Amino acid sequence: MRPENDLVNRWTPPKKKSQNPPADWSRIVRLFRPYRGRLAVVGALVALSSLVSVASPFLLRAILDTAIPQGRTGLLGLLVLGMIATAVANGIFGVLQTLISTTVGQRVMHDLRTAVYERLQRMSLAFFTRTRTGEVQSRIANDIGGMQATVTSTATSLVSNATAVIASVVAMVALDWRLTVISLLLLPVFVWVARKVGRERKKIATERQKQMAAMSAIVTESLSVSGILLGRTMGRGASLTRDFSAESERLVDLEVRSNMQGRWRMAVIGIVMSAMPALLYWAAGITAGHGGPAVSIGTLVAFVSLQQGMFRPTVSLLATGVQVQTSLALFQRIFEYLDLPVDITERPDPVHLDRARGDIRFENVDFSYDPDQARPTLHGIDIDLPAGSTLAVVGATGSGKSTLSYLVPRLYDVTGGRVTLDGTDVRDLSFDTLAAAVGVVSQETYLLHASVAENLRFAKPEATDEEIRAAARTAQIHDHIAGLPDGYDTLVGERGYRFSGGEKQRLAIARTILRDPPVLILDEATSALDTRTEAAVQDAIDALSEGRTTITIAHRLSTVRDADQIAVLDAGEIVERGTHDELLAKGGRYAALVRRDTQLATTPVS
Ligand SMILES: Nc1ncnc2c1ncn2[C@@H]1O[C@H](COP(=O)(O)OP(=O)(O)OP(=O)(O)O)[C@@H](O)[C@H]1O
Repeated sequence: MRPENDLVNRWTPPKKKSQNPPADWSRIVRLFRPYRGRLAVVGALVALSSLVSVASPFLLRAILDTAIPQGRTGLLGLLVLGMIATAVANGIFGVLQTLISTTVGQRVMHDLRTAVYERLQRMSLAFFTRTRTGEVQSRIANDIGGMQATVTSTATSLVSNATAVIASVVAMVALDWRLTVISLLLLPVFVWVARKVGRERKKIATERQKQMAAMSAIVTESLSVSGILLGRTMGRGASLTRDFSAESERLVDLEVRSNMQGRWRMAVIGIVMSAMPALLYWAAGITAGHGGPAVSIGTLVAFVSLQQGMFRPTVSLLATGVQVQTSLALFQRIFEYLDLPVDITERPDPVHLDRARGDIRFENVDFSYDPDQARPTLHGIDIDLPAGSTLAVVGATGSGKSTLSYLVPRLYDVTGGRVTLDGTDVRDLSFDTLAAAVGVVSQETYLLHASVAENLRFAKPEATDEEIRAAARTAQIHDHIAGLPDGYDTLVGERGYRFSGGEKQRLAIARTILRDPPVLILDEATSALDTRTEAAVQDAIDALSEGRTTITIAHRLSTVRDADQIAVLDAGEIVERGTHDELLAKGGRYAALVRRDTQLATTPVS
């Protein structure tokens, strides 16, 4: 496998692959079940229009064999009117049928999109850290989008073409069974060829969708603010374009192969079917020539018109079969996402707390990101954090500080021991309780492409303008926002106003103030802020932590002095704990860290 595909497939879904088509079929059929009423109407319309179309050749035979030869103009007029009426009726039925079936198809796609989005919303952070950016978008956009033709038109086209073929065959037998046998002789061969072509195209379609996901991933990864920054500063712009072009080239090849796969075989089928009338004239002539039963001109013309009328639905039926097989590949990719196991779930009867006090305890907690990990990321963690008290976690980089903080809001679940909030295991709490109880201000503040006010209101949709302003004031960012050209209506994000690191952090703090959680997790930004900004951010943090249980992941020691407890982590274990003064007096690991920090701070910049 090529390395790119390795990347795309880095996240491999559980091996409960739906290999057996019958299961997939019933699943696809189930998607349409809520719309069976409307589909029944489509079926009825289709049956009606097929019956009406089949009536036409009989009218034609009557015109040719009776009305014209016998000069019955009254009958002729009626028959002609009948033919016109069938055309009008068919037109109307067609429009109604398209309307209903397109609506049903679009509804099914909407259901699938929403189901996939909902499932992904429930996935844990672990899934997103393992999945390549762009892959998810591609499944939603390209795979579900690719099904459009199948779900909107396939069901109707299957029913309408099948009914048309069956009705035509019945009518053909009624006209002349011998000519019918000649016409249908090759049909099984055609069906067999179409199925084979379908299977081949399905294989290519799977590859094509993977390729599209790979391209999507390149676009999302490299054409984002961070991606452009990386590409520019590393001088890789031209080479990224070359990579993209190579991937796109592969797609060209796959698309051409997908469309051309079996194209010749299908063309031969088409040629044989269109040459069929000639064969019928020949057969009728030969039979009559050899003294066999004569076929009337009216019957022959009506038969050929039926046979010709059957030609289009048969070819479409075969093509639809091919298309359905191709889209089975897309359905499979979507079902894979819908079958993703959700690893962090809410208990069936979770505990609700109206307002948590904020007592946090870690009891003999173990955690590993990967079950096969040689040594756990966190081991034997015991922390008792009474409501309203503060804990600072310090330690070397990679010692597990951030990981520890993920376990309280259940971004990951412990692999041993338990974390409790007010004495209840966080895994037993309802998601709403946990979200209301724990606020997180992380290192990277993510701002939505929306106005400042909307970004703040994301934390509390019902917040009044006054509440928003008050939160921004407490977070020391109000004056800055007020000074922007559009104030709180200023657009934030990639094409809007860019906030600096310190400003973004204060916006994140304002958001958390609006949520007003009793427990706070502060993952300090690692990037150094200038002294004035740092003071402003620190003031905002102090205002935010007032009266809340606070866990600070401290990357700089200057901010931890006042914590009620300091825990020193080393390779996932707490090696020291106490207050700043106690730990300094102890002269151990913490004291060494402080000494190093002070030395760094006092070393003159040359
Ligand atoms: N999603 C992940 N999958 C696997 N391992 C991970 C994941 N996230 C972090 N780790 C590993 O877990 C260990 C602890 O990481 P963590 O981010 O908790 O450290 P930290 O103490 O917060 O570091 P820093 O101070 O540099 O932010 C590291 O060895 C890291 O490589």
